[in-house]
Amino acid sequence: MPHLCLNAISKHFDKFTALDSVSLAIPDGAFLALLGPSGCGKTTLLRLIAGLEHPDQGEIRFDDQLVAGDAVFVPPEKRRVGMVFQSYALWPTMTVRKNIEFGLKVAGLTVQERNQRIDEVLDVVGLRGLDGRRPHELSGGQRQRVALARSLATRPQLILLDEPLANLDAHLREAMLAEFRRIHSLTGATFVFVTHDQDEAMAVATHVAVLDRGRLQQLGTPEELYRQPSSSMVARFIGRGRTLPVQVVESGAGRTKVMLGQQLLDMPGEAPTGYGWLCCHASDFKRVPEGGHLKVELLGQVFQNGVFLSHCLPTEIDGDVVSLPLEERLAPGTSIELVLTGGWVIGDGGTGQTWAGRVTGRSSTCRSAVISVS
Ligand SMILES: Nc1ncnc2c1ncn2[C@@H]1O[C@H](COP(=O)(O)OP(=O)(O)OP(=O)(O)O)[C@@H](O)[C@H]1O
Repeated sequence: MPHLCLNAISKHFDKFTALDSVSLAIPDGAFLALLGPSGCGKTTLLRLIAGLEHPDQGEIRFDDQLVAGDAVFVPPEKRRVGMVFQSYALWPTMTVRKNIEFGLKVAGLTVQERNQRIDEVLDVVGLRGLDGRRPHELSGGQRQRVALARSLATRPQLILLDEPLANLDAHLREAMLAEFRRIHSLTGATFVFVTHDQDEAMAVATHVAVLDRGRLQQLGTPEELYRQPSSSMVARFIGRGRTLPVQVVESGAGRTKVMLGQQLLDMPGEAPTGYGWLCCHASDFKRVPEGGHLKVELLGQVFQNGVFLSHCLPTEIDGDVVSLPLEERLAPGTSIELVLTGGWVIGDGGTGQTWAGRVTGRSSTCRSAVISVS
């Protein structure tokens, strides 16, 4: 039985649809990242799980308990969830110990039980010895740990984190991500983490739900989203992916024959015949002297991690800019031939017009966009 189960959840604010029939289920002990661009509905979904919003339609279950839907609504304080906010929401005048103790007092624990729980969670988050300090005497990362300790102390069945790393610098964010992973595996609690940063989601989560304009695009492991995206939005959003327009000729048993320009390719993936997308990453392209699958023109290079990350525009098809690592510096405008060593074919969702319209309208955007990259 899934630990957290959302069934066809919809939420409207006046006439605006913030969430449109979102269904997902995750097992006990999962670390779920809710990922998507700004305004896609991530925080609304988290607030619905916490009980801070009522769904207009659908059901939310924790194990076999219905907490929202069908005339049932369990209030937040009865859901056994812990929330960690971007702003930490600590009491500024209370010490670390008192901040953590507050929820335990409300829950009616004895002094001895409270002290035991506080010491336990201070050890888990690595703050033993700092319990007498006030929030302003702590770094941003330490404050975030106090917020997490306060949530963990009440032993909730779910920990909900709303962009918890947004106020930290890049270095601290990476360290805290590692901390979240460690604390998650130590406690075995189910975590749900809101982020718009796909690197954060991919680094920390066991499951990632990608949302776009209030709809669930895909729920999967980080590897599934990267290797087998189910929509062009996911393909472009994850791992700086690229999509090339193809004609699907034949498909079955996990393989698909596609025309990429004048080239016939046999690729993994399945799609109905007609318009489709070939989803790729930088590692799927290899430069060859001649006879490549794709002819491109170099627009610009950035020296990164010891290689020249090279941005190129296809010259014989009207597609996305592709990027790949090259060993040498080349002049902008150099013609390059590429073979595809990997990729994943998907359909265009049955909207051939979207495919054609998008691609035609796209190349001019790409050309101007890439000038700024080079
Ligand atoms: N209380 C509200 N009243 C009206 N509209 C709202 C309310 N809460 C959210 N919305 C709208 O619902 C949409 C989804 O908001 P939400 O905060 O869930 O997005 P998000 O994905 O978390 O965005 P961000 O990453 O920018 O925080 C947005 O367009 C937002 O303006």
